[in-house]
Amino acid sequence: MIEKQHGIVWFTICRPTRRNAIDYAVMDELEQALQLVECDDEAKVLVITGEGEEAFCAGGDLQVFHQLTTKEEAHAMLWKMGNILYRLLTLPKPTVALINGKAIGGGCELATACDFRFARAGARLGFVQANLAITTGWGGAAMLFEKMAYDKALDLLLHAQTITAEEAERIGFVHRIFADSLRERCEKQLRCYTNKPTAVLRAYKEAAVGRWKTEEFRQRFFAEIERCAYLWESEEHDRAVQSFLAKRNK
Ligand SMILES: CC[C@@H](C(=O)O)C(=O)SCCNC(=O)CCNC(=O)[C@H](O)C(C)(C)COP(=O)(O)OP(=O)(O)OC[C@H]1O[C@@H](n2cnc3c(N)ncnc32)[C@H](O)[C@@H]1OP(=O)(O)O
Repeated sequence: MIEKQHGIVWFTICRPTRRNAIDYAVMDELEQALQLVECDDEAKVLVITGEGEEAFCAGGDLQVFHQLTTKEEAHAMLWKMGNILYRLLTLPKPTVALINGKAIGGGCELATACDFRFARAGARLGFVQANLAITTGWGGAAMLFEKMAYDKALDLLLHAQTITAEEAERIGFVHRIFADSLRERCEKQLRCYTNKPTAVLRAYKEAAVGRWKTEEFRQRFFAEIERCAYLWESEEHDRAVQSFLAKRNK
């Protein structure tokens, strides 16, 4: 769902029964939100969040994407979302992930692509991809190494466990924690940005993201997608996803 209010474009993933997992429809809607923020001068900040209190985003929809069995099929999906997250990373306006609940797998990649991460107290976050015998496949690792200390980022990816928002704040992944009234607190926090001229916001963002528009960075970002697509067709990945889905279907 896309809403515009007081200079903020809110993009809400509305699939609470699937813990706001990302399918192709969510990808298409996120592209529409990016288009709006890029073109509309009244849109000053983009905030991405999830519906409900359980989850921000549980990553890629495993029920839908488990049907992609070859590396070519996986690559097409990863490439599509990778391009969307690259566009989000380099958007010419400030962006915030409002982590209203669990952020898992690709949900953490989505959050990493944003400039700032605000989280509900106690929310759990995890780059769990390694437990599914894959890596981040949407450019998440390339972005994480840019935005966090090297050792902290590598540990998050290799450990592949969930941590609390409070631990994530200590290691520099989360910037603010709100105990309640998330949307109001977020809006209030962002007033110091939304009261600035759009041209100023745009100019600072362009200065900030220039380093990610280089051919060298783009190659690193998209090489991650190739590596994940290769791992996708392994038996280990297939078994790990089947085991997740089997537990849910009992
Ligand atoms: C594909 C890209 C890749 C990347 O590049 O990073 C990925 O994102 S891989 C996907 C990584 N994500 C996961 O592994 C998350 C899997 N989900 C979970 O671990 C848990 O569901 C949760 C997110 C921690 C939430 O736990 P909980 O609150 O206890 O809810 P349930 O587990 O009971 O789930 C409720 C409901 O939602 C469905 N669900 C959850 N996550 C997904 C998902 N990623 N894809 C599809 N469906 C998902 C789950 O199956 C339940 O459905 P029902 O059984 O029908 O109620």
